[in-house]
Amino acid sequence: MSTTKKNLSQLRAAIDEVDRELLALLNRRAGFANEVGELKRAEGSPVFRPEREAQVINTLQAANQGPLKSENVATIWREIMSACRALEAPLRVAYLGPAGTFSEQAAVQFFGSSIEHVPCVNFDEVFHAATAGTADFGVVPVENNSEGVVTRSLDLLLQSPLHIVGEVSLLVRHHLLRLSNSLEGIEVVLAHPQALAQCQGWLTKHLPNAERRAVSSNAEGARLAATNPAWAGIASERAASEFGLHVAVHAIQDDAFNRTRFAVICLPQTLQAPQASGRDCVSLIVSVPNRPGAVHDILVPLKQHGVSMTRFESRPARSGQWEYYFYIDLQGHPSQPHVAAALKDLQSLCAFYKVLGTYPVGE
Ligand SMILES: C=C(O[C@@H]1C=C(C(=O)O)C=C[C@H]1O)C(=O)O
Repeated sequence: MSTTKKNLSQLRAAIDEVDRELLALLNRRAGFANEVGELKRAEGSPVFRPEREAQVINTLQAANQGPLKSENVATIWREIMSACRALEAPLRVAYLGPAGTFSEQAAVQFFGSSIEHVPCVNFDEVFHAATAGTADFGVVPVENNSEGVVTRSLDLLLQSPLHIVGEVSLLVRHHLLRLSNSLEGIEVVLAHPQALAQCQGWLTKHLPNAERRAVSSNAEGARLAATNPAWAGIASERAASEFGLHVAVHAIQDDAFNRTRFAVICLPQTLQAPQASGRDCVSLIVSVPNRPGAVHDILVPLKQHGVSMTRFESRPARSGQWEYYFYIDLQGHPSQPHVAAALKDLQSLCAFYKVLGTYPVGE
């Protein structure tokens, strides 16, 4: 008994010693990051370098001999780099608020938690904040694997001077939240239209008589559910604790692997297109002349140059005609000759051509 106790205390002493060393090393690292910050300020270059951060993580994961798992290494260093970056200059990140939204979770997953939060009331406001300079970056959902595209985000990307510099994919679990712990007496379910749509099968089966009320965000639905015992929200566990609600039912989304993809956006002067990371993507919006075979024609250069298309969406051009904008994602980076050649040929066939961004593919 006493040996176990001794061993335990010895082990704890060893951990304390390692922690002291780690702390000293982390502060040494932070000191270097501070110096990098001074150099960047002197030359006016951006603080955030996503391709460098991706490189740091890739190198450490390759060198990792365990027992820490590769994904732990990524999570830990994302936070370390977030804290180091914040010493250079805190990044202000706009997203659909209030606190507790999946957009906030996506922002923290991408930038780490050492950021200045700029919660916004809707997607338009996120774009506005990043354009006007009240935020350095915005994070907006663009696509859900069960509900399809987030149309407002796509339409805003078309008109905006912001470009995409990164993406995050988040496993989205929706919970039914309310003041009590049961399904009895729920009259209204409040959530963002996307969440209501992602849970429609469950709602029809289990709460067929409840009114579904669309609100500006899931966290806003949760906030309102905390004001009325006959109301329920659909939101994250984080929102439940934020507003003092019970999780009445866990994971009510119709698709168990419900994922949402978020785009990280900023002005080109805040951060230029990240350099090639080895796993990159180019996002474009194009339109083609209204003639037979025009859509087919734009696919030809991709095939000719061996470039894979990972996404093809259309949105009405709102011209009063049956015209469309096509949102296309291609695999690769324009610094690769075959990608540059495909883009050049593609552009020559388009009536409208806009590169939304080039960025490392998200996890
Ligand atoms: C330290 C730097 O600045 C930031 C912080 C990084 C880090 O902590 O490793 C890496 C890239 C930048 O986002 C750098 O550019 O090297």
